[in-house]
Amino acid sequence: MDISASPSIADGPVYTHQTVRLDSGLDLECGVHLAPLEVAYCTYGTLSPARDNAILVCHALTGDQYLAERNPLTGKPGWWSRMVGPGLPIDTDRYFVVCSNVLGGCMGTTGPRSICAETGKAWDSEFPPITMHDIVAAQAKLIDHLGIDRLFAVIGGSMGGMQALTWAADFPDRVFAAMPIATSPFHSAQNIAFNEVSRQAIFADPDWHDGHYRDFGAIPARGLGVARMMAHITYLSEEALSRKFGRRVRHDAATAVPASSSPSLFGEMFEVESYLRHQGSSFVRRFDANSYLTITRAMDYFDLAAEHDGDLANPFRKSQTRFCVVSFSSDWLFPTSQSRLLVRALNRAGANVSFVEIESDRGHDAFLLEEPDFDRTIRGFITGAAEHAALKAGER
Ligand SMILES: CC(=O)SCCNC(=O)CCNC(=O)[C@H](O)C(C)(C)COP(=O)(O)OP(=O)(O)OC[C@H]1O[C@@H](n2cnc3c(N)ncnc32)[C@H](O)[C@@H]1OP(=O)(O)O
Ligand SMILES: N[C@@H](CCO)C(=O)O
Repeated sequence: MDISASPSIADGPVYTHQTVRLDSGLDLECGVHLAPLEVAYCTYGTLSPARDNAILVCHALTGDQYLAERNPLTGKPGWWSRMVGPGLPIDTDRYFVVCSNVLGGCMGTTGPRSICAETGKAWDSEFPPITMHDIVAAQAKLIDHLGIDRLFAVIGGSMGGMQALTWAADFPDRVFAAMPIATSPFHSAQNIAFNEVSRQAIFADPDWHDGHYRDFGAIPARGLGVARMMAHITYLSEEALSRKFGRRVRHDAATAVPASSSPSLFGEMFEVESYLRHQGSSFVRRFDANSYLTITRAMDYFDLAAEHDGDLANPFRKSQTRFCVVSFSSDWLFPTSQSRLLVRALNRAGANVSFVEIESDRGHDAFLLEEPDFDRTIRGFITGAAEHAALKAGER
């Protein structure tokens, strides 16, 4: 095992970001043995002597390990800087917080850009198919490496919530509390459909080159950008888009389509079009197309009930984990109805579960934004779980 630690360029709370290399690798569900396995991660706070205060935060589809400090690639604050830190709802004065880049990602954990040991070349589009279980198994190797037997909590939004559920299902004795947020126990037909449109946009790009674009010194920027533009709409809501942009038109020639002396169908650009183009182009600068394909497919495969004889209660029947399921009222990508379905299954399984629907008109990505009720929900759940843990420890 080799660990490379790098100093951070961040200006946030005390933290480390590192990559652990596990030469023993990982057996994937598809049958491939992936070795070595590298997991890039950040930590915040201090692990208690009893090693019982660790919170694993799982990121969403295009997130990364830079949870609460400046992202060195984009220069932007960590994606949950407002949630994780001293005195914040996930309080790094009390908890040791871990966030790792997912398997298949492009921020340092083994993924399509990694070198395949057999060929000596980057995997690119030959990277094996992975599942949510593989993603969680890779995280479990990191948690083992950190010497943590049992996580105090696993928390995640969107695909991060799928990981929180998978942790509770696959490692019931290792998760004291779980908070799946804006998520679902299965990827719906509508969501698979959206992912498929994104993928086809990438495949249609002349720079795609069957996924070996890097051999050609190219990236399928147009396809990946369109994929993100389309997906980004699904992360918002009609209300949010109307409030931000309405039907306003941008009178900025530099950003409009090429000028022409004759009347043009596209002579003016709506602000919302400009916004989506910005979201598409900034995404292309930070994300890899093969990672996007790999991870979206892992989401599509996710269906906990189907893997357990069609009954979503089955994976949680012996669970001692305390769950808090959170949804957002305007999330049409992972609607509240899917969270309710999960809560009913957890109840059928006899699990300890609470459920909160946060009133918000900002759509799916509300979990990334300032939502005071959401912050209170996270803080309350963690505080209650800690009190329960202390009571249980006192009983022993
Ligand atoms: C859970 C995880 O793991 S994190 C996941 C990975 N990260 C993400 O998905 C973040 C990307 N998502 C977003 O940015 C989402 O829009 C949100 C909802 C989270 C952010 O919402 P807000 O803070 O309200 O930002 P908003 O949606 O207005 O976007 C701001 C950006 O759009 C740009 N913008 C705004 N209006 C326009 C316009 N008319 N034309 C062009 N650009 C525009 C801003 O300049 C800003 O750009 P920057 O991000 O490069 O600084
Ligand atoms: N916008 C977030 C959530 C998507 O589910 C992301 O890109 O990861």
